[in-house]
Amino acid sequence: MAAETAEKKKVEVFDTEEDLAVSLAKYTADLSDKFSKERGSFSVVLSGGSLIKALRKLLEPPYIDSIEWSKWHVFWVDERVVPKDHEDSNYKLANDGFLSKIPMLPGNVYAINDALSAEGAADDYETVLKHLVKNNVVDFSAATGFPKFDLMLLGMGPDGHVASLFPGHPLLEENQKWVTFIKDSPKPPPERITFTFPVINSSTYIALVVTGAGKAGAVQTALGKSESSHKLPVQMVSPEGVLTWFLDKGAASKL
Ligand SMILES: O=C(O)[C@H](O)[C@@H](O)[C@H](O)[C@H](O)COP(=O)(O)O
Repeated sequence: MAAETAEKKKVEVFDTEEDLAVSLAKYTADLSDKFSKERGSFSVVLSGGSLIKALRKLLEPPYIDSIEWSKWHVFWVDERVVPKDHEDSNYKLANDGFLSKIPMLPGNVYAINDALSAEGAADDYETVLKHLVKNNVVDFSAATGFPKFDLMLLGMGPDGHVASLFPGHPLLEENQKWVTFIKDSPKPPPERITFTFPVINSSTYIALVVTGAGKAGAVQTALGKSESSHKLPVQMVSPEGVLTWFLDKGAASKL
């Protein structure tokens, strides 16, 4: 088991954020190629925050011309419940910085329904996912009974949160729903929808992209030798598939 666990978790440390971005582009492009060939489509889940900028090398040659963008289906691991053109929208962040610069098929971009309440938007997103699983656009894990995304690109907050799953919050325990909502997020804005851990952990590949010395403490808790009694959300990321940490020197400085 130990060997299997070791094989399923990789930690890569880069001298600079620029080096990290180069490697993340190759990693994503290779998986795009693999799943486009194997499944005829590629389901990619994005986060907010600095992740979008970390994907910038995909917008350059060779990737911009070689990736089969029409195979991509893009989702969000979490979204703030605000209009799509609001400054706080994770959709807007991704669209302005990435999606509008690639030849994505508009129908393959799955933003939340911003006309609904937090609860309504979470239910609606789960319904959308159920249709896509039925049509085989999104894979399904027979082992867990949850959707199985090809690649999840996760960021992490300095407090160790991933998606909108925050330390000590009851949502960490959600084990039925695919998508849920939070109205008391400790990080503003307070209302968000988020994938649950069973969905996150059913993924085939997860990249945890973490940069900057401000994250070093949480990275140390997750990957270092220090023992802590309560688990940070990032420590609950444990996919069926392969987890790769992409760290820069700052984030890895306490390891
Ligand atoms: O909805 C949010 O508030 C963001 O999506 C958030 O969860 C983000 O991904 C992390 O805080 C990491 O952000 P940075 O990479 O910018 O530090």
